[in-house]
Parts: sequence; C-alpha cells; structure tokens
Amino acid sequence: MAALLLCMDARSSTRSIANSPVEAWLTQADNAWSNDIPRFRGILAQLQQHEDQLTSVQRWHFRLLDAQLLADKGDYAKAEPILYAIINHSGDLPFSVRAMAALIRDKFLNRDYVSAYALANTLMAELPKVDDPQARLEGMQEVILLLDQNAVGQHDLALDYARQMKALLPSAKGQCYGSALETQSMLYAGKLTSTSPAFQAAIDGCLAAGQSLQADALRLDLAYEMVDEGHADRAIALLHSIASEIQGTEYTPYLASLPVTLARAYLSLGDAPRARKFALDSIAITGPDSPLWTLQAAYEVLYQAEKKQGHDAAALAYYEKYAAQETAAMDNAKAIGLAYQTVRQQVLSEKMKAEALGKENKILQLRQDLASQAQKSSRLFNALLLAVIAFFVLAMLWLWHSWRRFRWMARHDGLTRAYNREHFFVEARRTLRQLHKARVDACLVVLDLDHFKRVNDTHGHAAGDQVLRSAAMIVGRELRPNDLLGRLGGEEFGILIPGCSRDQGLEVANRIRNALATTPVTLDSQVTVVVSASLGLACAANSSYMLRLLLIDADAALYQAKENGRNQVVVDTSETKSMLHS
Ligand SMILES: Nc1nc2c(ncn2[C@@H]2O[C@H](COP(=O)(O)OP(=O)(O)OP(=O)(O)O)[C@@H](O)[C@H]2O)c(=O)[nH]1
Repeated sequence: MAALLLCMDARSSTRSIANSPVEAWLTQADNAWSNDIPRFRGILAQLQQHEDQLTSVQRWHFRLLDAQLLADKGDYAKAEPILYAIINHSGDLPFSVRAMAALIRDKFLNRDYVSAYALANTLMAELPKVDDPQARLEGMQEVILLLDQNAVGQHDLALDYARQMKALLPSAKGQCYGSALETQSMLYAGKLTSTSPAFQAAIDGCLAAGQSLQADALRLDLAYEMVDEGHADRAIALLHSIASEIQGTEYTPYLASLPVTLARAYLSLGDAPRARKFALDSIAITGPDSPLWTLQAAYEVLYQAEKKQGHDAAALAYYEKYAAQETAAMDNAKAIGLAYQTVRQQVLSEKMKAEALGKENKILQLRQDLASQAQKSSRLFNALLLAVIAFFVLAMLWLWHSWRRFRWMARHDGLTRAYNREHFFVEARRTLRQLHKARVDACLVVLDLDHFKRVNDTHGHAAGDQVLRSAAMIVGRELRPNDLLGRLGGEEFGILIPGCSRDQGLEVANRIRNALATTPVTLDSQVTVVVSASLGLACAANSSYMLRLLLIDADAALYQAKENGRNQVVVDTSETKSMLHS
C-alpha cells in the first residue's frame, strides 16, 4: 500500500492527458458498469480493439473494467489476479480502491467472508485519502453492503455511512446511490414501510439521475416489502410495470428476483398455479445451485403452492429443498457474523497492540529524554565546574603574579632595578648575621658616581636616568649571584660582598671602578658619556658585622676617595675613620 501511495503523483500527471475518444469510452464504461450492463460490454469490446492506443494509466483503467466484467460473469478465477495486480502495481489509489471494492464483492459472493471483511477494513482506511468520486462511490457502497448484513447487524452504522456518502458525493449519481443504500439500511433495520415517502423519493432520484439499475433494485425491494405487508396486488402491478426493463438489464439477481417476488405475491392472493409457474421461472434463471436468496424463496413458494393444491409428495420434495436452503442460509449467516466478529477482534487486537507499542515507545522516549536531559545537565554542570575551576586558577595565577610584581616593586628601585635602600638594608643585615655566625668575612662597598650633577646639567635629567641605569647594569655584571646591590639614594649604591676578605674586596671594587670608567654610555641623543665613580670599602672582620657601623666606615672611605680626586677606591683605615669623625 505504501508503494501505491508513493506512485500517486506520477499517475495524476498522466491522467490529465486524454480527452481522446478512448478516455471518453472509459468514462462511459464507468457509468454503464453499474447501470447498463449490455452497453458496458459493448464499450469494453470497443476498447479492446483499441488496446494498443492506451496510455499506461488508461491500460490500468481498462484492466479494472475488464476484471469487473469477468467478476460479473462469475469468472472469479480470472478476475482476482487482475484486481490484485491493480492494487499492488498500478500506483493509482482510486483504481486500487475500486479494485479492492470488486475483490470484496467477489470474496463475499464466494463466501470467503473473512477475506471480504478484512479487505473492507483496509478499504475503509484508504477511503479518506481518495477524492475520485467513482472510487469513493464503489468503495463506500461495498463497505455499507457488508455492514448491512443481517448477521452483522450494523444497520445504524451502515445508515450513517450511507448519509456520509450522500454528503460526500453531491452529484445526482452519488445522491442516488447514497439514497438507495440509506433506504436499504432503514428497511433492514425495520425503520421503513412500503408506503414511506423516502422509498419513492429514492426511486425517483435514481430515475432522474438515469441510474435505472439502482431504481430497479429499489423497486424490487419495494415490491417484496408490499407482499410482506399484505399489498400483493400493488406488488404485482409494480412488478409487471418494470418487467421489461428488468429483462433488459441481463443482471441475474434482478432477473431471478422479479419472478420469485411475483410468485410470493400470487401465493398470498391464493393463486397457486401462477405462484408455482413464477417460482419455477426464477429457479430456471439461477439454476438449482445458486447462492442467491431467490432460490430459497422459490422453493418455499413451490412447497406452499403444491401443498395448497393437495400435491403432498411434490410439496414434501420442495419442502426438503426449502429446508436445505434455509439451513444453508442460516449457516451462511452464521459464517458472515463469525467473519465480521473475527476481523473485528483482529482489528481491535492490532489496535491494542499498536496502542501498547505506542505507550511502550512513549515510555522509552520519555526515558531517553530523561537520560539525555540528565546527560545534558551533567555536561552543563561539568562545564560550569570546569569554568569555575579555570576562573579560580586564573584568578590565583593573576593574584600570585600581582603579588610577585608588587613584592618586587616594594623591594627594588624602579629605575636601576637594584634593591631599594630599605630592602638592601634588610638583606644586608640578615646576610651579615649569618656570616657572623659562620665567622666568614664580608665587605661593604659604597659607590658614588663622580660629578653626576654635570651629566644632568649638560644632557638633561632623562639622560641622567639613563646613565644611572647603565651604571647599575655595569656594576651588576661585575658581581656574583650572592652579592647584594642596592641603590642607597641619588647616584649612590651599596654593595655587600659576602665571603670576601679585604684584599678580595679591594680587587672587586677596583674591577667595578675600572668597568665604569672604561665603559662609555651612549645616550638617546647618540652622545657618549663616561662616568667614573668613587668607592669606599669597609670589611666586617676589620670593622663590624653591624651594618650601621660598617656603613659609617665605608662612607668614611668614600669621603676620602672623593677628597683624593675621585675615580678611585679607598679602603677604610683608622685614618679615614678619624678623618670622618674629626
Ligand atoms: N637624573 C637623576 N639625577 C639624580 C637622581 N638622584 C639624584 N640626582 C642628581 O645627582 C646629583 C648629585 O649631585 P651632587 O650631590 O652635587 O654630587 P656630584 O655632582 O656627583 O659630585 P660629587 O659626588 O661630589 O662627585 C644632583 O644633581 C641630583 O639632582 C636621579 O634619580 N636621577
């Protein structure tokens, strides 16, 4: 069925071709099939001669009509494969629906009731998708007829569908079929009598729509009802008035229904010979093995007619046949009722299975949703956690970095990058304490640049800064990693050299002095300046491990160096001390 639906578009494009005579014949055949069987046969013969001119869609259409004809003739063995081919391969939903309707009819007539009701169930699911009026009409008709069976007892539902059919098919033909089915359902449900206006209205509607076969079916039903209601004379009049028209239909059920209804009418009027004659006429039309209801009715009439005439043996023989037909009819009704219930149960159980499956799927879906939601939440939580951790790590790094920067700034001189005065004193005191304990000597050098004021005055303060930076760098290059260098203020530096004797200290101080005096500094203005320095040296072993005292001695030596003409190192001596103190 899915393949069928997929192919629908391809079909609708090719359907619009043809306003050719072939297309007209196909339409005429559709109308004649349920209304004028001889004409239907004639058109089909005509189409057969032009079969090679048919498009693929027209060919499927022709095959459908051909199968309908074969089924009407009772050749179900040939009709059914064609109908199945249309359902499975035509790719045309309206044709498939019509083929299903024909198959339902065939299955029902062949007493394969389970297949008929199962197919009807499939057909009902397909019907809402179909717009084609002919397919709707044929499909709905079969569904209603199946529901209307006495053994099924769904007359109200059938009535409801018949009314829906009238609403869906506004054409005169649609109204005729809808009204005919509506009338039949009401009749079966006991809601209609032969004098109900709706009966005659339905007949008139079909006649006006040119649907004489439907009108005949209704008139045959009306005559039967008249007989049941005790109006046999009216039934006879009606039946004689339509007799020639019924003969022209060449439709066996009608051909057999007319004489058997006449037979019942004459019997009820007490005319046994005529009743007998018409009953035999009906049997002659259907044959003695027909599945049609007319056979049982004919045997019943024959039994009663013979009995009335005192022909007891013949009456008994017909009674036996009537009883056999009645048993068969009851068995048949049981089979129909059982088939309907079987399919209904199958449908219900499939529906329940589908619902259960749907619920399971829903639960599964909910579980999956919950799991994925939980997964999402946990992913989100992890991401948030990571973000928080990353934030804290970065914040800690930043804090640590800032702390280090501030600590460096608190301990160093921003211009020369040497220790500032305070930190130099802290570090120097701590080192001297350790050295004192270890009885290791250390020297303190106080260095002051010579005539630095001139540099500022000559080249500007910025140039002076540059010279100060370079001087600190030059001094630093001459020191070891453990030596301490600090800017004591202005152009004055302090250098603590641990593990150093007086001679070694003098050597280091001279090396520094020499480096300064021989290293020219190139200013931004590309002017080169050389700045010398004077250095005063004092050593702990000779002076004191107390920084304050050591500084005094080194300062005194520096003072002496300046006094001596600058650019020199003076080691603290008793003279320098006394000079300073004096
Ligand atoms: N550019 C600059 N100059 C500074 C800085 N600190 C102090 N000075 C200057 O250094 C000069 C020191 O001058 P003085 O104390 O007279 O000493 P001097 O000119 O070096 O002479 P002597 O020490 O006697 O050789 C002053 O002009 C201060 O302004 C500084 O950070 N940058």
